[in-house]
This record gives sequence, structure tokens and C-alpha cells, in this order.
Amino acid sequence: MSLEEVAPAHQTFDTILVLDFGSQYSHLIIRRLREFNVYAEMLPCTQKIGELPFKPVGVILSGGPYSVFEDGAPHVDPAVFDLNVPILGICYGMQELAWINGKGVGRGEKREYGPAVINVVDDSCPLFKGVDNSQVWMSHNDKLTALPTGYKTVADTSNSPYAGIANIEKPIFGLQFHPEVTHSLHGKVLLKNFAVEICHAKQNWTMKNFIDTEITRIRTLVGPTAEVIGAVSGGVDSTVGAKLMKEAIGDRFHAIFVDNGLMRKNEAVTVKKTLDDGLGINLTVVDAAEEFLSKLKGITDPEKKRKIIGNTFIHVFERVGAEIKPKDGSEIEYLLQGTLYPDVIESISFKGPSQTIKTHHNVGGLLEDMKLKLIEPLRELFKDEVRNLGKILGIPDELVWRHPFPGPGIGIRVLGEVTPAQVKIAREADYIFIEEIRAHGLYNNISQAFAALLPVKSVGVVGDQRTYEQVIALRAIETTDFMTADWYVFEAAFLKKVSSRIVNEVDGVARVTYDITSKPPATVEWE
Ligand SMILES: Nc1ncnc2c1ncn2[C@@H]1O[C@H](COP(=O)(O)OP(=O)(O)OP(=O)(O)O)[C@@H](O)[C@H]1O
Ligand SMILES: O=c1[nH]c(=O)c2[nH+]cn([C@@H]3O[C@H](COP(=O)(O)O)[C@@H](O)[C@H]3O)c2[nH]1
Ligand SMILES: NC(=O)CC[C@H](N)C(=O)O
Ligand SMILES: [Mg+2]
Repeated sequence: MSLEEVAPAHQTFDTILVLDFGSQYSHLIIRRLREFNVYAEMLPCTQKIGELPFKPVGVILSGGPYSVFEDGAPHVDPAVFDLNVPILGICYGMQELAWINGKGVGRGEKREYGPAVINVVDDSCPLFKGVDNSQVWMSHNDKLTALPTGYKTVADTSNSPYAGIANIEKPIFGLQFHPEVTHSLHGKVLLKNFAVEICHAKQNWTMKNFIDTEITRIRTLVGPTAEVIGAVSGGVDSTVGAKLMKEAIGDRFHAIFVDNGLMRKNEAVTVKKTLDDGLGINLTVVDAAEEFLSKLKGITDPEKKRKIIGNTFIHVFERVGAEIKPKDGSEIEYLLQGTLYPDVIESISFKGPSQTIKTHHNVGGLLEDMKLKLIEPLRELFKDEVRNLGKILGIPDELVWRHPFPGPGIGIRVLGEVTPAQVKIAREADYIFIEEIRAHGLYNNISQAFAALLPVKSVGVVGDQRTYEQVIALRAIETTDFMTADWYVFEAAFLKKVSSRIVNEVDGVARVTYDITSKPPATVEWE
């Protein structure tokens, strides 16, 4: 097989490189480009151009929170201009172009955040082809104090005389506003003009092409006889990853599902049925409930619980992995992981990974111990792209649109000590809640929903008898990226029904509450 056939996506597809200066919108630039089938990747703004692993067809400098003129502000490697490819600077990126050119950047008299209307003053500019005077989105304090030498103005607004600039000789452009946000009404046209008309990027980034390339890459990487293992939870990411492995190497892929005793009702059975019978994926279910629950005995601290669950996963996985003996007599060399692009972006940000709010359980912890090499077929994809990929691979809608379920499962939804009795209460209440959500046709309107069990007792009255039992908190949220979320507004009648069913059908619950806190300040999970 030729090298070309096993190359990663940025060598197979024309790629726009986004250099990230830390804007909260940077990843949206990639999203927008991919929406019209142009492939893009992001690297930190500190990337040395001489060390780039590929040759981009164009470069976008993103926005960012710094001021180009302040001490310690990040600056692009000047070698970016030697690539001789078109460059587009957005907000900070444009200010960076001006700064390099002659430093004409200063603090504006007034901060400009929100909508503005652009006025296109030079309609011969290819970047603005087909773009009318229309709303754009601004988010800046600083502005160009003069037009950089060698540039012309192509668009302005009432507050920004240099809302769009273009180099007279070279294909280098700057925008003060953010074309990547949907509030910039023609933003996508601008990005498409840049990528397709100016950089001449081929629009061949389609999921079908991606699948073919990835399957070839996996086959070449693994070779004709070696076998691969993967931790599979029944969630979207690991199922899609597993299905791709199945397509690539058939029964030489072994999926392992660990029943940690903290799963939802009937989960193990359902996952086995969908993966094994439905998708033909060779799945081993490992019952490790006792092991997990005995290690959690007496533990109430949320971080300790997460660590114990994460570590126990590793031990179980290691043990099971060692029992698999590949037919060719070799040892298992590769591990499938469902890492997504947002995880990659987080870890490559030049600002470093964000502060730990909670230690998300992560199979990444397996690496050092297991010395396995990773296969991460989804590491270039966003969640909705993974869902699309899943659909193309024939994974049923029901699974593709499943709400995410955290690795530590009910372990972080039983507040305080996790005992089999407490898990049972939380599990039963959760089952009723989700059952009603489905019955009312609401499942796909909600991003995630679950029941948490609060370790407080409350007085109630049932059939003239005093009760003194615990409290269930229901949570349902709407979100696109799980970084921020809002609580879902149910009809009162729906909540009445769920509450009445839970108190009547689940022993040990005296009261049901509904969580009306957004994220932030709360998080999605209670622990
Ligand atoms: N019970 C489990 N058995 C085996 N592996 C698991 C289990 N729970 C989690 N994992 C592993 O941890 C990874 C991360 O879990 P995470 O919940 O983020 O992803 P997912 O379950 O694949 O998808 P989703 O986000 O839709 O739930 C999974 O991809 C899987 O590899
Ligand atoms: O695999 C996981 N392991 C974890 O430890 C974990 N903690 C939270 N979550 C999920 O992440 C999303 C955001 O949750 P939080 O607002 O609670 O951080 C929500 O979708 C949560 O369900 C986890 N997923
Ligand atoms: N969104 C941005 O890129 C802002 C750039 C710079 N920090 C400013 O305030 O103007
Ligand atoms: Mg999951």
C-alpha cells in the first residue's frame, strides 16, 4: 500500500490551517468550513511553521482575548508569510496583520460587542463576492488606528473604519468582525469565498470519503492479522468507533463493555443486543459490579468516587485485555478510543487545558499502564459529525441520538455513599423519567436527562401514614456543546405525572424536585 493511501486527513484533503489565538469562537471557523466540505484543522498560534506536519492551502488567524500591543501577547511565526498561501486574519488575527505591518493598533474609545452593519466599499474584492451590506458580529476593544501600508479598505462600519481590509498585491485579508458566528449573516459566504475562491480548496471533505480513507488507514496500520481491543459503553462515540473498526478489520476487533453496577436499568442487556446482534460487533460483557461497588463502600467525596471508578475501569480492562489471545500468536497492540475533536482542541490550546472542575473519567488513563498504541478514528470530528458518520454506517437512529451517559454513571448521580440499595432507587427513578420523556415524544428535544438521588430525608404522608424517605432530583437540559446548558421547560402536567409515578412506584422516595439551574453556575451532573 502506498504511503499516500495511509496518510492522515490533512494530507489527503486540501486543508485550511486555523492558527488559534484563544478566541471562544475559534473552533467555529473549522465547523463552518467543513459545512461546505472544505477540510480544516486547528493548531495553536505558537506553531512553528517550519514544523508543520502538512502544507495548508490557506491560513486563518483566529480572534483572541489579548491585545496585540500588550506584553506577553502571542504572535504568529513570521514564516507563515513564506508559505505563500492566502491568509485571512479575523479580529485579533487582523490586528496581528496590522501589528506586523507597522504596529497601527490601539485601544478603541468604545468597546464594540454585538451587531453592526457592514458597508462594502470595494465590491471588486473576491472575499466579499456576493456579500451585501448586512449585519455582522463584533467582539473587540482594540482597533486599527490606520490602514496598514500596502492595504486597502474593502468594508467599514459606523464604528470601525477598517472592518475589512485587503492587501493590494497578495491574497492577505483582515476582518474586524467574526464571520464564523451565525449572527454575521453573510459570514459563511465570506469564509467560503476565502477557502474556495481564493485558496482554491477542493470541496471533497464528505463523510463518505472520510470513512473510506479512515478504513484504509486502519487496515494499513493494524496489518493483515493483528487484533484490536476497544472499550465500548453503548454511547454514540464508542459505538461509532467500534462499527468503523468492524468495517475495517471484521472480527479481529474485540469490543469490551464493563458492567460496573452503575449502569442504567437493563443497560448491559440492551448494549449487548444492539452491538452484538444489531451491528455484528464482537462484544464481551464483563460483569464487574461487585468489584466497583465494594471499592466505593464508605466513599462520599465526588472526586474520590470518580478516581476509584476510573482506576477500577483500568484494572478490569487490563485483565480482560490480557485474556484475549490473537489468533496469529501476537499480543494485542492497539486500543480503540473514541476521542473527539473537542478533546483534542482542549489539549492543544496554547493557553493549556482549562482548569479542572471535575476529573472526567477517561480511558486515556489506560495508556501508560497498558503500553497499547491508540487508534482514534474520531479525533478529527465534532459530535454531530460523529452522529452523521454513525448514520452512514447504518447505526440505528435510536442509538445515534442517545443522550450522553457519563462513564461513572449512577455513581455520580447517587450523592454521598454509593450502595446497591441507593443505586437501585436512582436507577428506577431514572427509568421512569426517561420512559415518560420518550412516551411524550420529548427525547430528541432534550440534550440530556436523568434522575439524581439526594441523600437527605424528608417527611411525607402516604395512606395516612407518615413516611420519612429520600429525595429525587430530576434534571433535563438543552445544550449544543455541554459547556453551557439551560434547563428544559416541561409542561406542568408532564412533571406531575413523573413525580406521581416516581413516588408511587419507587420505594424509598418521599419527594421529587426539578432542577432549574443552568450551567454555569451549576454543572450538568450533580457531582
Ligand atoms: N461501561 C463501560 N465499558 C467500557 N468502556 C466504557 C464504559 N463506559 C465508558 N467507557 C469508555 O469511556 C469512553 C468515554 O465515555 P463517554 O461517555 O465520554 O463516551 P461514549 O460513551 O462513547 O459516548 P457518549 O458521550 O455518547 O456517552 C467511551 O468511549 C468508552 O471507551
Ligand atoms: O464520560 C464522562 N465521564 C465523566 O466523569 C463525566 N462527568 C460528566 N460527564 C458528562 O459531561 C457532560 C458535562 O457534564 P458536567 O457539566 O457535569 O461536567 C455531561 O454530558 C455529563 O454527563 C462525564 N462524562
Ligand atoms: N475577538 C477578538 O479577537 C478581540 C481581539 C482583541 N482582544 C480586542 O479586544 O480587540
Ligand atoms: Mg458514555
